[in-house]
Amino acid sequence: MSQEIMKKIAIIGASGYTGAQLTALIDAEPHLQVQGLYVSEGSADKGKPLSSLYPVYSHLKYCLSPLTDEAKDAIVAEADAVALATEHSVSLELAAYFYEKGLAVFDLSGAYRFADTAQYPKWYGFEHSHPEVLAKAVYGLAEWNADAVAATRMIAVPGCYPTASLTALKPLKAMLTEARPVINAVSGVTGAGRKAQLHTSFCEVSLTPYGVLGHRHQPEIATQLGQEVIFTPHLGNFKRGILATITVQLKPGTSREDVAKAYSVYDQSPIVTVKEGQFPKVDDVVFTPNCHLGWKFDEDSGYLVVASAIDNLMKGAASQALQCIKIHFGV
Ligand SMILES: NC(=O)C1=CN([C@@H]2O[C@H](COP(=O)(O)OP(=O)(O)OC[C@H]3O[C@@H](n4cnc5c(N)ncnc54)[C@H](OP(=O)(O)O)[C@@H]3O)[C@@H](O)[C@H]2O)C=CC1
Ligand SMILES: CC(=O)N[C@@H](CCC(=O)OP(=O)(O)O)C(=O)O
Repeated sequence: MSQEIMKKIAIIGASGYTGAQLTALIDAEPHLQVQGLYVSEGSADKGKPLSSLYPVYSHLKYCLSPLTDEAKDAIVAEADAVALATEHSVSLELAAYFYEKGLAVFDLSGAYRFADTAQYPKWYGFEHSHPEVLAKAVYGLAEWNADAVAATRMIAVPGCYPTASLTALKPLKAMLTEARPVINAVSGVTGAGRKAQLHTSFCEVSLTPYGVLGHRHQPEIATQLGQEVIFTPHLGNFKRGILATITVQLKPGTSREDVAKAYSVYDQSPIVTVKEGQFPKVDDVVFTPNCHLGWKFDEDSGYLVVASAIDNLMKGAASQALQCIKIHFGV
């Protein structure tokens, strides 16, 4: 690693949960520098110090700038990359704008996760207006797609539930039958973002499934796994973290040793920890970039249960974006 490398990153949507988290991560990196923090032109938070919104980040001295045309020009002139912590339709346009100006783009939204443009009207409610940029996009599941992330300037950082699910399921791919893996996942409320919404207000949050048989992460997981799945997300009454508990049928004749060997793909990973017969808790991973997997296999029935725990704002968003940034720039 060269000591001379210093890459400047502009963070757009920096007042939101993932943007603020990513700001703190980038600020702590010796080879990365925050070019600037941006919110929408009309934002109620423009001009404010980030630390006034998040006192936990009182050591960060950045202010939130409105994303004006002048600000965009400054980003193009000064930054090596933009991180877009913005909603899908906002990222759709900003990603194409900055990509075409020559910057690397790390988009935390879902706007560039499907290669197939036909998926967007159904799952995101818009026609994809930039198919030529989409064609360059790589799905930034860092443990699996590092070479591709290094080779392109357009990185679609995966969704939080897909990260938890795919990290657990991808090693098993060769052993799956046609039976759909069943994924039941619970997310903390930060998964829904910072803006006020009735269903995420304190007195409304309990523990309940939502998006049943219709959540946009179902096709995202299926596309990246190469197999259909049943995915049921739940909103839980905690702030951060995801626990995905997955039941999957493996091919007849699969042994416990086969499963252990498949998961040994993560043996050298500093991020993914795998335990047989010991199941993770969200508290073990919140505020960390880690994914903890725990599994148990019943050889008689051929059913495997694997649980995957991540912090939705970290491995599910900001720290995975940071992994991609570091892979891409070789720092
Ligand atoms: N929360 C999570 O766990 C995860 C979220 N994601 C995805 O990451 C993205 C960000 O999520 P999250 O941080 O939760 O969202 P938040 O709602 O917390 O933050 C959104 C941010 O975008 C800013 N923003 C809104 N409109 C614009 C605009 N036109 N130009 C510039 N900035 C704008 C907002 O500020 P203002 O409105 O004041 O301008 C705010 O800073 C989303 O696409 C989300 O789907 C992905 C994985 C996990
Ligand atoms: C609890 C909660 O509401 N979670 C969000 C998922 C957040 C996420 O991963 O974001 P992407 O939109 O970028 O895919 C949801 O279900 O929509």
